[in-house]
Amino acid sequence: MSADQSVTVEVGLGDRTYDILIGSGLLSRAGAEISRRLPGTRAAVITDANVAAAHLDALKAGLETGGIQPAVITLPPGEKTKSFAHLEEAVDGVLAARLERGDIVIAFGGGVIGDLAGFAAGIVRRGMNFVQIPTSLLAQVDSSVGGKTGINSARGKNLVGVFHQPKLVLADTEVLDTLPIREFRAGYAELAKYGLIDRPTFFTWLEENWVRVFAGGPERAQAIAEACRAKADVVARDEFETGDRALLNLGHTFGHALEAATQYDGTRLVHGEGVAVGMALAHRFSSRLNLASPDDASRVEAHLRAVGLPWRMADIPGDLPDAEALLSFIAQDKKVSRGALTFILTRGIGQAFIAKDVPASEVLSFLKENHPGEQESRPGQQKMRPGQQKSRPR
Ligand SMILES: NC(=O)c1ccc[n+]([C@@H]2O[C@H](COP(=O)([O-])OP(=O)(O)OC[C@H]3O[C@@H](n4cnc5c(N)ncnc54)[C@H](O)[C@@H]3O)[C@@H](O)[C@H]2O)c1
Ligand SMILES: O=C(O)C(=O)C[C@@H](O)[C@H](O)[C@H](O)COP(=O)(O)O
Ligand SMILES: [Zn+2]
Repeated sequence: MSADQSVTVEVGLGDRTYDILIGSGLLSRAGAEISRRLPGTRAAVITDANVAAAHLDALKAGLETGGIQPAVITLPPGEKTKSFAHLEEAVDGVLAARLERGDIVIAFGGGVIGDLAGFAAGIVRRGMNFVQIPTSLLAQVDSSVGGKTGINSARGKNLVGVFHQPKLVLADTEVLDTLPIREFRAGYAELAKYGLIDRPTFFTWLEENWVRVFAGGPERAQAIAEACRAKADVVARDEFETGDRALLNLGHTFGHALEAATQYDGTRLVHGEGVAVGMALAHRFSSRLNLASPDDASRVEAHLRAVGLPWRMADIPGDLPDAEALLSFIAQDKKVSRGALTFILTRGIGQAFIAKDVPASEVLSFLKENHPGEQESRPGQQKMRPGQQKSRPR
């Protein structure tokens, strides 16, 4: 931490390289930080009603330090806002403010606002400047970094969008003090994901320090910075997900299907919770395929359970569509190539890898074994034991 209590992580993308600033008090100097990098620009802030109620006045005061008086577009909170209707509202608001291509769209909110506002910035006037001011833990550790933007379709998550990198990310850790605990936990799932992908010592550190991360001590900013460094590394080497970047999808193939299957109803399941269940399933599936020890799957499940996250399909309230329906959402995943399923599987904690050509029949049997409704409807059915040999995807 420097004297102004922030750390900087760089996302190295040549002439599109940008900084992620992480620390307390960043809202109060947002205008100065932005105008130093994008002098003389006007701006529109896109936010949601919860974030606006808690922090919009503070942001406006902070933007004044750079002489920025933004237009403000306030949308309803929640995953359903990632829709064509609200995209249109955001686009219209930016155009109504008569902003030019060189002006700035500021996403001020969680990942929903970041994804939607980033998409609007990517398509209005064929690409405007974009700044992320993430206010949820999930957005600070993941969604504000890397330039994936978009909206959902009833047919699947994030199916419509563009890659559009921000010019700057300002992650003010103080704003997390007003974040509901359920949302903090959901963001924690994406934080733990970085340990599970390829940083086993970070996962162990989280097992030992998660209480302090939740309590808001220096460990919180330390963990956010570690996740941002991990994500920045991957994005810098594979911006458009032609290879390694797919690792960031650990837990998402199952998780996205569960989000779509629950109609993006945030009362039942929010994205980070879907990722938590998805990561537990990805580890259990890996052990079922004899790729990883069942002890690793149990360790992941135990940690998710300890922090209060859902970790199995049975933890999702209400009925789920059957295993075939879940598989048909998985078949819409953007990692599908020539009809073949791709999953992020693992050889152990911190040893995730990209598995192509995963047989749909294996996925279907696994879903059936883990589906609460199907288990009830098929009493006495022989279950695959952990470690039982199955064919291995490459
Ligand atoms: N683009 C990416 O790389 C990427 C990465 C991860 C997730 N995502 C997307 O992010 C979305 C999930 O983001 P999220 O978990 O931030 O959800 P979210 O944006 O819905 O925010 C969660 C809730 O917290 C509220 N909130 C946010 N900040 C607050 C604050 N400081 N104080 C009080 N309330 C606050 C919001 O109003 C909302 O009700 C999903 O759509 C997911 O697909 C994108
Ligand atoms: O940045 C990425 O790449 C990720 O995969 C991060 C994920 O946490 C995030 O949920 C992302 O939006 C998923 O991307 P998608 O391409 O599977 O929709
Ligand atoms: Zn995610």
